[in-house]
Amino acid sequence: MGFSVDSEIGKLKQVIIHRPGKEMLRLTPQNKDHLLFDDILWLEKAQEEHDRFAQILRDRGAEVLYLQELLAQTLQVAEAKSYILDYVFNENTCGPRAAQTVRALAESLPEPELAELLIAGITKAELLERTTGADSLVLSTMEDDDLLLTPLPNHLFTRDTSCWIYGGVSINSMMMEARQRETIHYEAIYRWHPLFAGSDVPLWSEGLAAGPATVEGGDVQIIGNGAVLVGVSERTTAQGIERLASRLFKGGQVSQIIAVEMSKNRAQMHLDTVMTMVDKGTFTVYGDLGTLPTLTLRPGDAEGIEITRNAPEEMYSVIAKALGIDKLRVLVTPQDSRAAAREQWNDGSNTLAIAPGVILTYDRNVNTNQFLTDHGIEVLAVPGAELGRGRGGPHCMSCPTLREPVDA
Ligand SMILES: NC(=[NH2+])NCCC[C@H](N)C(=O)O
Repeated sequence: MGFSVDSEIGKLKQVIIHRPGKEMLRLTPQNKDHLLFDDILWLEKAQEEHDRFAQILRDRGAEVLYLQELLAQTLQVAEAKSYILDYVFNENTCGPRAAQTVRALAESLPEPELAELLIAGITKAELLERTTGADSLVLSTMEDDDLLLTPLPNHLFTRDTSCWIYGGVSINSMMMEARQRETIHYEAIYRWHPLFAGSDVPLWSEGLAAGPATVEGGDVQIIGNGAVLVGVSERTTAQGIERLASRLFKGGQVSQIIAVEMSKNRAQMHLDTVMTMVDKGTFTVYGDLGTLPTLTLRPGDAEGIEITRNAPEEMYSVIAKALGIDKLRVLVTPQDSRAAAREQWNDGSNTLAIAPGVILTYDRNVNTNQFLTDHGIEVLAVPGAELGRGRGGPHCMSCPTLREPVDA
C-alpha cells in the first residue's frame, strides 16, 4: 500500500496511534513536569478512553496501527534491534557495566516485552529481579525504584515525532529532553519495518541527525494544494523549518510553506493547540489567538528559498491564497475569554478531521463542540477526562499515514 497525506481533511485510511501503557505508571507528582504531563493519569480509564478513540477511527474506515506493535515487529529485524539497543544502552547512558547487564536482558526478551521496556523504561529493582547485576557504579548509587531507563509517556502523541507531508515522512528531532528518545523508535520503524522498508518513501528529515533543527508534527499542517502551514513555536525552530523547506522544495511536492510565528509558551506549544482544519477552507481557531505574523517560503533560484514576510492581519488571507480560495472560513467559538482559555487548554481546538467536515474532539469542550455542530461540522466526541492530562487531543494523538485525496 502507498502512503500519502496531502491534506488535513481527506478521508483517513491509515493512522498510527499509541495505546497508553505501563509508561504512564512511572509518572509521579515529582517527575510529571519534566515528563511534560500536567497530572497523573488513571491508566485503566485512559486506556478505555483511548480504545474508544481507536474504535471510532476504525468504525469510520481507518486502519489503526499501534506504535508499540510496529516497534515490536521492527525489533524482530536483527539490525533494527542493534540499532536501537546501541543507542539506548551504552556506556554513556548507563555506564559500561550496567549497559552490559541491561543489554543482555534486553536481548533475551521476546520482542513485545522489549518494546514495552523501551517505552516504559526500567528501574534498578526490575533489572535486578531478572539479572544477577554487576559491579556497576551507576547501579550502586541508585535507589531500587530509580529508573535506569526513563519512560516515554509522550509516545501517546504520535503526531509529533514523525509526520507525513504529502508523499514523504519527516522523522523529527524533538525539542524537549523527555521526548528525544522517541525518535530512535521511528527511525527504526520506517527503515526496517516490513510495511515501510521497501516502499521508497522520501525522508524529509531522518531523525536525530537534525539535532537542534527541531520540528514537531503538532506544528505541521498539510493544508493541501501543495502548501504546508508550520508553527515557529516553543518546539519547532526556524532552522528546523528552513531545513525542512529546502528538502520539501527539492522533493518537488511542496510549492509553498507558511511559517506562523507563535508565542513560545506551554499552553500553545504547537500550532495544533490553537487551530486545526475541520473542512475544506475551514479552520477552528482559539478565540484569543488574534492574528499572527507569517512568513511565506517558496522555492527560489539555484536551490534557494524565497522568503516573504506578511503582516499579522494578513494571516488568514495568506492561508486562503495558498489554498487557492478567496477567503477562509474561520470558526471561533463565541465565549468569554475564561471559557475560551479553558477549552483551549483542554484541546478544544485540537481536532482530528477524518473526512471533510467530520472531526474527532474531546467531549469535555462543550461550547466549542456545540458551536462546530451548529456550523455543520459532524463532531465525534472522544472521552478525554484522563487522556487530556498530557495536554494533547485527538490531533496530537494521531499520525496519519494515508488519506484519500479531497476532491475539489
Ligand atoms: N501536537 C501536540 N499538540 N502535542 C501535544 C504534546 C503534549 C506533550 N505532553 C508534550 O508536551 O510534548
